[in-house]
Amino acid sequence: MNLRIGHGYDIHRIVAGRPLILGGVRFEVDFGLEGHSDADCLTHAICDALLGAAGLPDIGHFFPNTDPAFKNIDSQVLLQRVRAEIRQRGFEIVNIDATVIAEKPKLQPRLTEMKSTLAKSAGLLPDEIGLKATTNEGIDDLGRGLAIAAHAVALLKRS
Ligand SMILES: Nc1ccn([C@@H]2O[C@H](COP(=O)(O)O)[C@@H](O)[C@H]2O)c(=O)n1
Ligand SMILES: C[C@@]1(CO)OP(=O)(O)OP(=O)(O)OC[C@H]1O
Repeated sequence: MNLRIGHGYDIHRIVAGRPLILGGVRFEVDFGLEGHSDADCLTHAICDALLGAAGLPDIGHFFPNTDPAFKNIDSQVLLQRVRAEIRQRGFEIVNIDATVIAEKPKLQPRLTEMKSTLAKSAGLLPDEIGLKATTNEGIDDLGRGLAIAAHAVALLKRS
C-alpha cells in the first residue's frame, strides 16, 4: 500500500467580538479567533496535514486570505474542498490525529461533537479521527491565553 503522511500547524490570535469555532463547533464564550475565515485553527491544521501528505501547497494557496470569497467562510467547507482536491489526485484519507493547545475554554466535553463534525467533512468515521486538547501550562503567549493553536497529522493511501 502506498501511504503518505502529512503534518499541519496553525495558530490564531484571540480577539473579542468574534465567535469561537474549533473543529466546526461553536463555543459560547466571550471571545473568538482573528482571521479572514471563521479562523478555525484546528480545521486549518487538518487541511494543511492533508494537503502536505498529498504533496500539495498549503491552505493559503487554495483559499487566499486576500480573496473576499473566503471572508468568514465556514472552515468545514474548506475541509470538504481539500478532501475533493486530494481525491482528484487519487488519494484516500486513512486517519487524522490532532491536538488543540488552548488555555480556555475546556474542550474535553465537546471533543466527541468536534470529531463527528470533522469526520463528516473529511468523509471519515469518527473513530478515524483522534482529537486531544492541552493547555500550554501558562507558558508564553499561548499560555497567557492570547491565542489558540493546533497541530495535526494525516495519513493518506492511494485509492
Ligand atoms: N483547552 C483544554 C485544555 C485541556 N483540556 C483537558 O485537560 C487535560 C489536562 O490539560 P493539561 O494542559 O494539563 O495537559 C487534558 O488532557 C484535556 O483532557 C481540555 O479539555 N481543554
Ligand atoms: C483560511 C484562510 C482563508 O482565506 O484564512 P484565515 O482564516 O486567515 O486562516 P489562516 O490559517 O491564517 O490562512 C489560511 C487562509 O486560507
